[in-house]
Amino acid sequence: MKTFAEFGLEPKVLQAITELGFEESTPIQSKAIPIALTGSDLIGQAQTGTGKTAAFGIPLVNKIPVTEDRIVALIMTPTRELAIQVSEEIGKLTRYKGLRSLPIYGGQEIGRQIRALKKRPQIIIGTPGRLLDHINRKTIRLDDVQTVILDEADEMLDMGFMEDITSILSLVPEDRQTMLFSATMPPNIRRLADQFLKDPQHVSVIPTQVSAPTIDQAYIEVHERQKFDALSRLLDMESPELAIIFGRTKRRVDELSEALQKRGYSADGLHGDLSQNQRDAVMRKFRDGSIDVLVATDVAARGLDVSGVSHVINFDLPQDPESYVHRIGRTGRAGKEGTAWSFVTPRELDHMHFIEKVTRHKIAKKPLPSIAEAIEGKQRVTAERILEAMDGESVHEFKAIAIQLLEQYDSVNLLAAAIKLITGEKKDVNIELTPEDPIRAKKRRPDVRTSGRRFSGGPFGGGNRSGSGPRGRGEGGGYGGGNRGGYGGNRGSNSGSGGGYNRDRDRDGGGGGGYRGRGEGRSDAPRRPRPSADE
Ligand SMILES: Nc1ncnc2c1ncn2[C@@H]1O[C@H](COP(=O)(O)OP(=O)(O)OP(=O)(O)O)[C@@H](O)[C@H]1O
Ligand SMILES: [Mg+2]
Repeated sequence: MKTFAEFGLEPKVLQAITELGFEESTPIQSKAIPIALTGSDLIGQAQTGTGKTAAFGIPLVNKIPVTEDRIVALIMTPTRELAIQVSEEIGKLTRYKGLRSLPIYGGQEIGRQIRALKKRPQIIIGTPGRLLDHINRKTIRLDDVQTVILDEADEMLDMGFMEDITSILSLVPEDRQTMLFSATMPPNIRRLADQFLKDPQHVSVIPTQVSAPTIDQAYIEVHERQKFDALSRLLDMESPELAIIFGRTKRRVDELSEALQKRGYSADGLHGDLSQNQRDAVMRKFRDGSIDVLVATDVAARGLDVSGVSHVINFDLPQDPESYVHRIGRTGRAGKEGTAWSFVTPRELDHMHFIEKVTRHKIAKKPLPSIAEAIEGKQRVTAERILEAMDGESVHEFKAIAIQLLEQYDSVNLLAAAIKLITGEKKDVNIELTPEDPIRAKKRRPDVRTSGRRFSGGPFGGGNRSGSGPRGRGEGGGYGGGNRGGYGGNRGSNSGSGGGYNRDRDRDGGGGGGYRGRGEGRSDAPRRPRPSADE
């Protein structure tokens, strides 16, 4: 792999990279950075956690002169948390160079953003809804933008942001550089590319399987009503450093995080119905380790990079294989090991196999952990904690009492009692979760209507679909045939926090609310309701 010095970057940018602890470039970085530096348009695909942010961040930061005092770069992300995170990483990359970057997202007080914009940032990282809001208020002008990056490009499209993106990009000068990045590139990404990119170079470093190889994947077959017990056993058995548990709906996330707290776990929930202050607080607690279980909807599925996440658990299976890849990709990042478990109800087995097929990875079936395994796991953790504490400084303060006790009692009994106390007993509270409907596999149509050039390389990128073809959105005909709505038809019912499948990505509408199409104007296309403004 190339060292960063080989790219001919400015010394100040190199210094920032060194400070981040990056010794050599990752594969996507070594391929994409030289191309991005030439100013060419680019489509970059690489597995989760392999440094795509720096792959676009480094050339971007290198390119902008410090004397610049206009908005010259725009990065769009599908969720607020991701906008914040990307902004922080860009901030680190520009630490010595001293560029100004600003995240712009819904839910945060607009006045504060307007004040921050007066400091003349060169780089804006935003979610589409709030960006449009600023554009309409004329607090953001895009006339001078020279670089546009869509992070999680396929998701932006999938969330129904096409119309917003079109409006935003129509205000950016044509002679700009545009780059799209994601770990998954379904064929319909071509619509975005055709519309907004000029002779893009494709950079794909997806070997055979889409999901990162550092993730150990398994699934457990459970009935809906067994899921919570299975979860607590799994958490006890595995004792994750940090875990993200994905639930299907906001209601599910609320119920689950509450239930985990009642059982004595240090957990909290994240979804789009929380206020932005609540969302920020939960993310802060998770990042600093004051909670170790984050329960979330798909709002946390894309891009989030929290170090220490050792486990991802799909309490409910995701709707799409893409979502599966991104969810489990919250662990096993930057070459670290990670573990992903999925709960699959008997009726969802087909869907699981469908995910295996599309992601080209056989997922091991494992038995439900037994109570004995769960207990053993908890005791092992306590023993590890005791051993760690032995090296601590203040143990000597406890030695006198230890000696005294050992003179009177049997050492094994004493230690056993201590372990019991530290391990704690599981709070015996009755937990009832509202059941969720199973996700059913419905074969998507092969994209027989695809015509012309296809994206090559990526497993989701066309050319790999035979037979019942996993990802058949038929790009030639848009979303025709409703081949996406086949999943139980409850796709659009995401009102409130009740049942129904709810994608719950960013609820970040800037302008009006109500329904918005996917910008295709096809009456038979399943539509996801566009959330109303939540600012
Ligand atoms: N060259 C490098 N050397 C070491 N660590 C790196 C390098 N580049 C990036 N990282 C680290 O790897 C982690 C993952 O990077 P990043 O979030 O950019 O991944 P990603 O490819 O965008 O993943 P996702 O598809 O989930 O968004 C981050 O913590 C980042 O700091
Ligand atoms: Mg990313």
